Amino acid sequence: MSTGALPVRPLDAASVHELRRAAERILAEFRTSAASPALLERVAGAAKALGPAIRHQCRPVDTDDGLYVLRGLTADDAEAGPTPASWATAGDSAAVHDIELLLLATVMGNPIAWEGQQEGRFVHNIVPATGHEQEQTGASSSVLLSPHTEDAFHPGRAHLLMLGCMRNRDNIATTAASVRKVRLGDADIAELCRPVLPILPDDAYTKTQCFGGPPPSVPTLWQSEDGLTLRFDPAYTPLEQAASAYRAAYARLEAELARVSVVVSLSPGEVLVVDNDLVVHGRVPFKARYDGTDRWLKRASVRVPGRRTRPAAEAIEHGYGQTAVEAHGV
Ligand SMILES: O=C(O)CCC(=O)C(=O)O
Ligand SMILES: [Fe+2]
Repeated sequence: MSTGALPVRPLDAASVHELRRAAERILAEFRTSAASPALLERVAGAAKALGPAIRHQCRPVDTDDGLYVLRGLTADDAEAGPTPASWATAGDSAAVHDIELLLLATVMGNPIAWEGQQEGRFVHNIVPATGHEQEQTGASSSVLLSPHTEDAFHPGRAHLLMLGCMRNRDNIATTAASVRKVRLGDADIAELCRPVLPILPDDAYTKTQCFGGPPPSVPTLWQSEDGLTLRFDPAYTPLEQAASAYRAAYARLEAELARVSVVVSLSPGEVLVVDNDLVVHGRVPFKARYDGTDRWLKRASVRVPGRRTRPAAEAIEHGYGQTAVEAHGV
């Protein structure tokens, strides 16, 4: 990992072993990581039984970096098998790591899945796929994946995003920029706190056309009780519809996010945890190999019950007909 001075949280060998054993037991019972009510119940029980060391390292993000890297887990290259050619063919590839990630996500909060994305799985496979090189989705490669809030279009979006590395032979970096590090004038902040533009669903979603109602306008920045938060996805924001003052403030925010952006090149086993209210993430362009040795991440999204980082007005958004399914009852 090349992170400069970013927060790293080490997991000790006993915790790594404990997590692995818990995941193996669940996989031995269900033979798949695909979610079922019974599997999720077992995950909830096993997560509760995990020890204080894991719990401590999974505590909330506690610096203005808005992220941390969990280090210590392993992802054995031979055991993982070849990188799947696309998420659609990944199935149960390296399923024990799906369950490990789901257990950690459950320690942090409540994992979510989307009916319209990666067949409703709670852990997604992020791999480059032929024909998708230029998209603004996890499956792309040859283009810069521009900095974004994960699932910015939706009020049920994650509070935390987890990216677990299976393979990254070319050291391809994820980028991350925290709103708590940007310098913006009060007038720009006030402008960007106004709900002016919608954020439309991204291309990773199928069937988002059938929603009831016009796209809601949402604020880009918001002063929460804990400080400034953001909801930002320029690739899916119709900026041309805004007045020039708003566009100028938005451009200054974008430039500041670029200025404070850091690169995180994950090594196998490392898990990047990003606070989705503070940090926008993206990825540098790369050349896909398409030979079974490509970069391969596992992704989980987490809601944190009781967190008050979102404007009240989000509660009435339609979410474009998409539903975030929570793993565990609340
Ligand atoms: O590939 C990456 O590093 C990040 C991709 C991404 O934006 C995501 O998985 O949400
Ligand atoms: Fe993303």
